[in-house]
Amino acid sequence: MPVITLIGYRGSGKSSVAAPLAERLGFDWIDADDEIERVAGKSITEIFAEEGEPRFRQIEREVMQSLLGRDKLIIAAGGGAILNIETRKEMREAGPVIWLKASVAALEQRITEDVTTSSRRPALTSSASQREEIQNLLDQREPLYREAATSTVETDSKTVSQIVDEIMTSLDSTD
Ligand SMILES: Nc1ncnc2c1ncn2[C@@H]1O[C@H](COP(=O)(O)OP(=O)(O)O)[C@@H](O)[C@H]1O
Ligand SMILES: O=C(O)C1=C[C@@H](OP(=O)(O)O)[C@@H](O)[C@H](O)C1
Ligand SMILES: [Mg+2]
Repeated sequence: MPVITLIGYRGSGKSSVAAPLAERLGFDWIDADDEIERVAGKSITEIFAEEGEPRFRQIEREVMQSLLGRDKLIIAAGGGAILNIETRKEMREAGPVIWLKASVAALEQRITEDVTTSSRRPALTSSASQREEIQNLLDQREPLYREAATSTVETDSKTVSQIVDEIMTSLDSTD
């Protein structure tokens, strides 16, 4: 049985979509960021501050490798999980990979308003603003999301429940 991986930029809705999608499919679900924090024994912001981003990426890689070896699981990946070439390959071997897309404006609003941002989403660049960071990183990452994805869902102006419905339809059509 497959593992379904949700990918996309910070704020695209991966963590929000994972649980209701898992319920519809009768799968388990896991947020890779929760698993990283459990393994490290500290928050993501603390990992970045105390050990640096390269160490965070190493833990993220190990967590993704382990989760992608499981069965009947929905993974809400972190936005940067696709930076690792082995992870991109293993996601596709494990099952459907759904790219949740959103505009820069929607991502900025969701990230700014989300209470988990301070513990979970440290700055990734020295950009002057959140909007500039999103734009710069999306320019770099979009080709990787595109390469990894087996299907894409636009999320602007859609509720989580509408997004789950759309993913269910895309899974039916690829089965
Ligand atoms: N489709 C949506 N429409 C509006 N807000 C959303 C949507 N999906 C997620 N959000 C909100 O955006 C924030 C980030 O969502 P989250 O699921 O944590 O994203 P990710 O895991 O991709 O970073 C949360 O506050 C969440 O409630
Ligand atoms: O895009 C990224 O590099 C990151 C995204 C975050 O996860 P979300 O995409 O769930 O916010 C978290 O893994 C960490 O802050 C790094
Ligand atoms: Mg998340």
